[in-house]
Amino acid sequence: MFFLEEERIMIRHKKLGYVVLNVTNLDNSVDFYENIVGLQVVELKNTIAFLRCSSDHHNLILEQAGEAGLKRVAYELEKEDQFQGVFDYLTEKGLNPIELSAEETQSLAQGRTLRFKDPHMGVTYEYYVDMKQMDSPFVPKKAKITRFLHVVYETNKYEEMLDFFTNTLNFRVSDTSSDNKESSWAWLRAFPSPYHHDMAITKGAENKLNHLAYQAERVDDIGIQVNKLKNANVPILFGPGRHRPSSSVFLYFADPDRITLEYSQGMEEFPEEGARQPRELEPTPETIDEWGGTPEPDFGKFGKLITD
Ligand SMILES: CC(C)C(=O)/C=C/C(C(=O)O)=C(/O)C(=O)O
Ligand SMILES: [Fe+2]
Repeated sequence: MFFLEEERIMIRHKKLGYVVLNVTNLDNSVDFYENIVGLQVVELKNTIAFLRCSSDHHNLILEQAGEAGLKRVAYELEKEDQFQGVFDYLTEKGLNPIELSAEETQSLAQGRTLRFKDPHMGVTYEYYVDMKQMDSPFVPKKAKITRFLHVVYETNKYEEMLDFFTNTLNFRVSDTSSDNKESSWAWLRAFPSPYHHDMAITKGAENKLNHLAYQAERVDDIGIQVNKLKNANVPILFGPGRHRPSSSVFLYFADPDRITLEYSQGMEEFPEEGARQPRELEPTPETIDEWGGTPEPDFGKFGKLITD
């Protein structure tokens, strides 16, 4: 007598590591992300800049390009020895992952790295291990940010993306909100990441980046940024306010290519085991902002996905 045991690899994420943004004016964008958003420049080559908001070598890469948009989203795996298993698993799933050459990973200051595209929106994702850690800790200077927090997409493949991220990539749903017509939101964490969401999706006519979020240290730091953004003539797109899903205080604003960015403070955190069940939140204005605000028309509008 023997038992057949179904072996199912569970991808274990360490964190959302970084994104690559194509930008239309690298100098302007580097200046903005350093002096307004609050990251630190680590390396600036001809057409590419590496910035950080942690001890990692980078949490944001900016690349000069003809058109602005989101080029890649990268997650760090929990352990180096999981890499090959994840590669084989994604291959079995038909996602055709490609492992980067040693030369490529060296230029990224990362260990083993693979890339694949999601089959629904065509976004390129990366799983990597062992990013170079900087000798000095990240010390926020221009704005008190403490980490890169989440990526949010608008998608016309909402159900498919929800299924892909939960059943293939082992993300967990923290909350959803839907009016069963055109508005649906789902907030997901990259298991076992504790943060209420490392990514979220909202149903829409197009596939695009809605926004990227950075964690602010204190609510006061969000208040301070309101004035700083106003003084620097940076468009404020929504907030300050409080989101019911994660219970965070938020502030949204536009980058030089009009991509929406968020400061978020006070997000709910989940334990790995015994986490509460996902809630279905009422699709009311209070769910979006308990303080009664509404987004500007440009909120989440200009984040093209670079899929070629
Ligand atoms: C603007 C949408 C509808 C909203 O409610 C966003 C909520 C949150 C949160 O609860 O933190 C986000 O940050 C998000 O969706 O990105
Ligand atoms: Fe957000």
